[in-house]
Amino acid sequence: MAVSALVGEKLACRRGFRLLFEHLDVTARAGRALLVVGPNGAGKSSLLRILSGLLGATSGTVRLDGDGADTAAGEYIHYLGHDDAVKGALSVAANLAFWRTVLGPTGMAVEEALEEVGLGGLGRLRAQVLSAGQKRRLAIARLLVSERPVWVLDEPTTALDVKAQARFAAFGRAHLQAGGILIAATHAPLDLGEVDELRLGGVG
Ligand SMILES: Nc1ncnc2c1ncn2[C@@H]1O[C@H](COP(=O)(O)OP(=O)(O)OP(=O)(O)O)[C@@H](O)[C@H]1O
Repeated sequence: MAVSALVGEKLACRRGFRLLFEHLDVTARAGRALLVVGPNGAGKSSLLRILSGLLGATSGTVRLDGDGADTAAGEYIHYLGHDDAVKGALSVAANLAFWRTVLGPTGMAVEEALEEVGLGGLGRLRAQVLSAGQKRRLAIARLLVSERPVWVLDEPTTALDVKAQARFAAFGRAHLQAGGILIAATHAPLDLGEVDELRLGGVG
């Protein structure tokens, strides 16, 4: 399916006793990043999880626009959460090979992706010894080993050094230039060119 937009309509999210947002319309279009910004606790992660189909909205709907097969939206989406989803007991390469199998081996080979994120030569290391930034790099490598049209990323550059941030930005721009959709919650600039911005939680 060629996906042209990820659309949320009239979304509301209640967590515990708090109504985080309501009447929220969201559109992320192919080729242009949508950044979700706002203070801690505003509901950015909750919104990303709703858009990814990982959390039910209190009300409202989410859909993918595009033509072609009517397949579960989740198969079109890469979701990168706060947690890196790295299994410490496995090697770095085995972690990535696992995700490549689960998500679909449609992108780069494991070794190539590790090179791309700056983890070349570390594939045989147990993942538990990676630094925080290296774990984040490994999580980002998931985006490269499996091609999916929609990237939903929660603070993707957390713990990354300047060089790794620039690398991530290059991956993001390439994804957008290829007609992909990219939504990211962030507290930091991401260098993704011209972006749309959605602010949650007032002026912050
Ligand atoms: N399972 C839950 N039950 C009750 N409240 C929750 C639950 N999950 C999240 N919350 C609350 O929802 C609010 C929004 O959380 P969320 O993680 O979406 O915010 P955020 O904007 O991503 O914040 P941050 O910038 O700190 O990452 C917070 O007040 C949080 O405590």
